[in-house]
Amino acid sequence: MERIPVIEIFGPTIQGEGMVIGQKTMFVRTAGCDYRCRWCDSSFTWDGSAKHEIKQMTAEAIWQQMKQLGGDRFNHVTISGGNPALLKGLRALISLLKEHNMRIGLETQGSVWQDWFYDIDDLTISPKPPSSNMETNFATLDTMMERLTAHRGHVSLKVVVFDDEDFVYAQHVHERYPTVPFYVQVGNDDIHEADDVALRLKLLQKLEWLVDKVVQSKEMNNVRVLPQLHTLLWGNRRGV
Ligand SMILES: C[S@@+](CC[C@H](N)C(=O)[O-])C[C@H]1O[C@@H](n2cnc3c(N)ncnc32)[C@H](O)[C@@H]1O
Ligand SMILES: Nc1nc2[nH]cc(C(=O)O)c2c(=O)[nH]1
Ligand code: SF4
Ligand SMILES: [Mg+2]
Repeated sequence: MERIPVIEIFGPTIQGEGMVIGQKTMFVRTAGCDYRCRWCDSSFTWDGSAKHEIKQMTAEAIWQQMKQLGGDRFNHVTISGGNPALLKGLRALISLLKEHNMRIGLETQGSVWQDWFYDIDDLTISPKPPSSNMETNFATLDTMMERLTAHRGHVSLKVVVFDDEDFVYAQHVHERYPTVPFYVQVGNDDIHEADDVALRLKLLQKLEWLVDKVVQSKEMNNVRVLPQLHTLLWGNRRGV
């Protein structure tokens, strides 16, 4: 059976971001990313710092670990990374989770397509704004969004915003795919801050700034503004 590189499995917790924010869920985080975002809050998945934590796991072993952690206290699983879309072999896990009547969410940046995207219930595509130092390939993204919107699945776009330039980028993405539910998310500039109270205050100020930007923009009448709820609650800790 094909193995999946897993760096952490945690939960049950709540989905802290995007289209199903608040949903109780288990998380599976895969290792490896084709991007290197300047502000990545999960850089341990790709920078080698947690290399020793990567386990090559079968779908069944992943499921067993989730059951061990969560028992019967979950029916939703979120797959994140790194970029889980690099892994063709995730199909086996997705099939197994379906057999167990799990609802499945997945987080990816929209750089790589997989046919198993069609089987994800809550799919978040999160293209990266200029502050990340990454370049969006809009030809790839156009094809992806065309396929996904022709299909009945539950898909959304989520752009993290750190500054005015990112906001312009977010507007552009929303205008390009106007029928896709669109979320802007507060960027966390202080991913190494250990003082939760100070972090919360800063993030709430940034949320207020972002809400104001949306309120002032006639291009952003149909978007939703969200914080990272898990960061407000638990700071920069891993595994929550
Ligand atoms: C860690 S990524 C993993 C999945 C995939 N690579 C992606 O970027 O969509 C999950 C989500 O966290 C967001 N994210 C990463 N670092 C962040 C930060 N410092 N502040 C706010 N959101 C962040 C990403 O934009 C993405 O939407
Ligand atoms: N609670 C919680 N919600 C999340 N939503 C997206 C996350 C991610 O890192 O992909 C994440 C995470 O790490 N924790
Ligand atoms: S695409 Fe996602 S995991 Fe990869 S570097 Fe960017 S935020 Fe991090
Ligand atoms: Mg995260």
